[in-house]
Amino acid sequence: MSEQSELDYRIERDSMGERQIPAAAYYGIQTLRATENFPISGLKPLPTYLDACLLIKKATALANGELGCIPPELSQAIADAADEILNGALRDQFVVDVYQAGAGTSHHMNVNEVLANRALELLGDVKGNYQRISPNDTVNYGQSTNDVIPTAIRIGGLLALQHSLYPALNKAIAALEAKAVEFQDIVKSGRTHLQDAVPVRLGESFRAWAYILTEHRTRIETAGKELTVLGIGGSAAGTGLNTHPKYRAQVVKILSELINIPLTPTPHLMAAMQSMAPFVSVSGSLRNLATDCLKISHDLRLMDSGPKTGLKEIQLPPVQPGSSIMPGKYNPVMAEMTSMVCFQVMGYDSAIALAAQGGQLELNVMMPLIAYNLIHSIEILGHAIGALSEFCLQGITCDRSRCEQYAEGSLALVTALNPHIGYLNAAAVAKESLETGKSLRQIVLERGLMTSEQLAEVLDLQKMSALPN
Ligand SMILES: N[C@@H](CC(=O)O)C(=O)O
Repeated sequence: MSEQSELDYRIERDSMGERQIPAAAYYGIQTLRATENFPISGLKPLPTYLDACLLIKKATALANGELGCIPPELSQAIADAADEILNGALRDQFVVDVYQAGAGTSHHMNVNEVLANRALELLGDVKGNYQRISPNDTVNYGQSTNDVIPTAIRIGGLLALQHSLYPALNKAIAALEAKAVEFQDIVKSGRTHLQDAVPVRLGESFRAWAYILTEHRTRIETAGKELTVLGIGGSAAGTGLNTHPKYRAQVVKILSELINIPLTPTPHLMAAMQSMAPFVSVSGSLRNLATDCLKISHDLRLMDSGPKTGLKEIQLPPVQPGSSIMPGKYNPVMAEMTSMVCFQVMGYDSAIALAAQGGQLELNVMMPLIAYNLIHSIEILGHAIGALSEFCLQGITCDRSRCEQYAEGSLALVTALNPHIGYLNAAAVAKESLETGKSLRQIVLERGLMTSEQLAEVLDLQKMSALPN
């Protein structure tokens, strides 16, 4: 063995044997095996999920230190190592593919190994001296993948909701409400079945969207509350084997302080490990939101269609040239992007539902997929809604005269005549108008069905489109 190669690697040992680990690596032998076993997608753990795992490891180390389960200087070194990584150090050391060992043991051991090696260094020791700080015995004291990972999905989900989706939804709701005020008195033709319908107010369409998103925020918050109930302390099978009696409560208290969100221990540890129901609830509420975001982004594209051959009732702000070949073209790119993100969220939700029913007996081993899909879903939906708000919703303008022209020309205005001349007469008027191009008013007058004063009163578009109090 040359002097150079001695510097290049260290030897690590696990229950299967020995392997050379690159000397600079903070991960260890179990991570190395996992990278070889799972060359699947190239996708690495999401930063928010990694943060959640590190916060849990910090909390468990501190709790075990306080309870005398591991020496305090070791527990502090592990917590300090976790802090360093939370602050951005060594992020490239988390290298196991998203599609990996069931339950997430490989990623979990990656976290345990990096923390052990960095904690050793912080104590002035060398990487790999697992006699002093062991990834399994010290960092993972009283823990199992089976209670850490479902807890990490909960914490990751909560962080993603708080940092990404809720602020984005608030921004979108505020933007839509501002447009509702701006466009309040603008009358446009309603359309049902994509055919002319009775008039509506453009501002009210935006207010409806704001209300729809507000309702979704409430639904997601309700589902999100399920994530605050933690099964940490269950260890391998929900019995809490190898944990100190005060450990569960202590970890939950510390974690709660770390993320500044009230958390509680689950009343039933086994249930918290077996059932993925909280994740299904949150994912289902995201699917629900995505369904309406799709509807809204489709509507925006439809109302903006044109400029010469479409509706063009509203103008979405042009944010980039639309075409590589057609000059002067601007496309509704923010709405298009939002639609694609919503489709992805729905796909993730379907996979989460499959994974959630895929557990057996004491454990659901499909958790790595749930972790990735759920947290990514929250984050991409949040980012999409945030970007849509900033680069599209806030800058929407409208073509008042075009809106009013469509409203005036809509054959469905005859609906307001029903109580005065009856449905059949009104239908005949509409038919003649369509065939001859004459206005509804002219035909009603010619047929002597109403006076012009009565018509002016009944066909007042502002009144027709006002919402009831
Ligand atoms: N998921 C592992 C436990 C662990 O990694 O802690 C098992 O049940 O086999």
